[in-house]
Amino acid sequence: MSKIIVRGGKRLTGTVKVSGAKNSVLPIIAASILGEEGESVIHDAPPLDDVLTINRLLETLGIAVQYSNETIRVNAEKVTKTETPYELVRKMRASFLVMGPLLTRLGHARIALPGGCAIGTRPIDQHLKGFEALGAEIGLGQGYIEAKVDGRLKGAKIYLDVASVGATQNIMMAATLAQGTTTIENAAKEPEIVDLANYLNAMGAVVRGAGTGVIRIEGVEKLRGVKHTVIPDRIEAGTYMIAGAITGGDVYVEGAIADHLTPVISKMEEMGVTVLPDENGIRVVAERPLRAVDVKTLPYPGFPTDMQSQMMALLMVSEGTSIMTETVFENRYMHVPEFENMRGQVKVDGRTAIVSGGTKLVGAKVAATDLRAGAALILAGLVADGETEVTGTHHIDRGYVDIASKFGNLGADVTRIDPQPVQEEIEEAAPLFASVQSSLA
Ligand SMILES: CC(=O)N[C@H]1[C@@H](OP(=O)(O)OP(=O)(O)OC[C@H]2O[C@@H](n3ccc(=O)[nH]c3=O)[C@H](O)[C@@H]2O)O[C@H](CO)[C@@H](O)[C@@H]1O
Ligand SMILES: C=C(OP(=O)(O)O)C(=O)O
Repeated sequence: MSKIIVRGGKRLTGTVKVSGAKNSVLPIIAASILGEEGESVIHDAPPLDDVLTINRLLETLGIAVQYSNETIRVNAEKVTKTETPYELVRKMRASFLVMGPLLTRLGHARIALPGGCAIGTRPIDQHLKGFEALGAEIGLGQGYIEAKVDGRLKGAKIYLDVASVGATQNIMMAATLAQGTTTIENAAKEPEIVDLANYLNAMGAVVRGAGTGVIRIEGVEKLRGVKHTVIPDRIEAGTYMIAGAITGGDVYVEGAIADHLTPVISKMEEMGVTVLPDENGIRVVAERPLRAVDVKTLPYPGFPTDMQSQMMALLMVSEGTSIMTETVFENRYMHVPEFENMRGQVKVDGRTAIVSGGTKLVGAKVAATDLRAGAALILAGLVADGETEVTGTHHIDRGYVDIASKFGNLGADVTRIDPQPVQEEIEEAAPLFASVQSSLA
């Protein structure tokens, strides 16, 4: 079993470079399905398990995908299948984002149901409501959702009941090749929506208003492959900013865009952290103890739910009592029992968590229950007495590039231990077997 070992007590200093955003690159790769002519070249595509999963998914559709040196080349001139296997959709919910592009370009998509996950039930009703409004017929059966349309989708006005990131992206992609105008109201406003809209527009789409609550898409006949560079990962950036703060350190997060991190910066400043953004990144300087603050997660531009567990790690070691409210996902406090194993003091009541600060954390064996929970446990380990062993690293690998070495370069004592592949173990043991055999002969 892979694990990450953290020995606490080091003050982090230096520079860490942010990778491309996981939550941008995934919809952008899905959108590449729309490119009927030429190749799409996507730069700053982070080498993450989720990226490998969506690449694999495109390949199962008959699309040519090449990935090296953080650049992905997608040639979707030919798409031979419109059905995706359960094994890939199960690994990653973002797989469902191929439905919009397949449906609008090929008139059909059959995708395995993504199901719930550790952080909540995560329904897809808003995606389906959007597709139906665009004229698709939706069928459900045997764990799959099938969407089809005779001819082209037709532009429509769609009001989202929740400002869902995935539904906004899926509907936006579907609308690019629909006949006429589509309006998405109560659209999500995340920077990753804007990045996707920029990509689609470069491909020849007409998408206006991305980043606001109302997005208008004029359907076009055809889209083509283009070159695009993915925006930096604001959640990865925020995680390293917290690492600087929690260790009373001085960390420069290169590539971080302050505009994408306003709520995180604002809360850290309220706590007493000095945050110094410039045009190339954000410097974080902290002297402990920091002050308690209340935090409520909200859709962008509110405080991101994907930073909730990391922020909680910081609050546990700050002075005073903080109240955390998670409004986006109904079950995103799975890290709390793990924090308690480290002597963190957090009481959860429904969507609210009361965090008693000023705790001296103690290293323990803990398990990452989801991607951000894993990062938060490493952050807690950085200031805990002794050794923290984090398992469940496959969650962390979904969203953090080289996390152990990035922390190591900042002076943290973080080591990753991967079990030896079976083949290597057999090869290593071969001389021993040979000598035992010859001694028996
Ligand atoms: C790959 C990716 O970009 N993932 C991000 C994306 O996930 P994702 O796109 O899945 O998140 P959504 O914005 O869709 O979900 C927000 C809320 O809306 C609900 N909902 C969503 C869709 C729907 O059809 N019906 C419905 O009720 C969800 O259950 C959740 O409570 O945004 C989340 C919220 O910022 C982030 O935590 C994820 O990291
Ligand atoms: C919840 C997350 O991702 P996903 O939507 O891919 O599960 C995340 O990035 O924290």
